[in-house]
Amino acid sequence: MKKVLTIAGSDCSGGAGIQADIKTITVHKMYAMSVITALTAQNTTGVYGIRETDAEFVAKQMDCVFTDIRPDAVKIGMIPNEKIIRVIAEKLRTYQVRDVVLDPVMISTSGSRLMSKDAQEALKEELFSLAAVVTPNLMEAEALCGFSVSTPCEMERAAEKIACYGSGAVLLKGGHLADGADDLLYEKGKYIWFSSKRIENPNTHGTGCTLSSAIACNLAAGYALERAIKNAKNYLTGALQDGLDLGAGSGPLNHMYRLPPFANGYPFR
Ligand SMILES: Nc1ncnc2c1ncn2[C@@H]1O[C@H](COP(=O)(O)OP(=O)(O)O)[C@@H](O)[C@H]1O
Ligand SMILES: Cc1ncc(COP(=O)(O)OP(=O)(O)O)c(N)n1
Repeated sequence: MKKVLTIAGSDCSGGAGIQADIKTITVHKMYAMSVITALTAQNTTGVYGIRETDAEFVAKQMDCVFTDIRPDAVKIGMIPNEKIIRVIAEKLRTYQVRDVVLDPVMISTSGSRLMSKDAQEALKEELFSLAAVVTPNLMEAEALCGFSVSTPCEMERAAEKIACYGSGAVLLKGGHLADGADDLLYEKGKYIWFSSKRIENPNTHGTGCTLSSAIACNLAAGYALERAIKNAKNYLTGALQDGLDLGAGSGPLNHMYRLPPFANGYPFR
């Protein structure tokens, strides 16, 4: 069985973060492991509190995972501060980890800061060069390259600039575009667009987390990056299209949309 590790924050409401990642990995029929960088108190209406994990304890979790059940791919999401960024980078180097998908989570769509502002530089310096691909959304791309990113042309310019920070590739996500939901991959000097129709569903909590962990699963399965992203985007689109509607705000996706419904009660006998 393939094994995938998520290094991220916990979302108690189950829509984003560690919980979205574990659901995604499990539905891909892979073994999920987690290193928790922070606890968040959040739901579909917003983020109401954050407790950061001690950096030493993040290190301990990573040692436990890598010295025993070594993952085939790693997804990194919310990292709240610089100290934890440095610890994660050191451990990734020590254990010579490849196939890292880095989602540079900075601010939730509901507007809460999930990473301290001064940690952004450390993220670029320490982690980008260890990632096979980084997956910023439009706002994260703006923070990383310092200019406005809201059109396909600006997306191409931004992806190329972000690639200079040393990651293998950049997937710039277009979920917040005014029109459509086209994502752009910049890899080895080439632009590859992944086009998709915009789904009119306000329940998009955890789309970025789900996409990045699905890419990690596809890399673990041995797919090359372009194919891994195509498969992951198809998975994400299905989970969004399913139209689950939970909570009073922007609700979560349905990760189980591909699973057959249980007939006659309890499914495992
Ligand atoms: N309304 C939508 N319709 C179709 N795809 C979407 C929609 N919103 C987001 N996506 C897709 O979800 C993925 C995550 O993108 P995005 O929402 O931009 O990231 P984040 O959750 O980090 O803000 C991307 O593949 C994006 O194209
Ligand atoms: C714990 C935690 N991690 C990440 C996010 C952000 O999730 P993401 O899928 O990038 O986007 P939104 O859900 O904010 O649209 C989060 N909220 N919590």
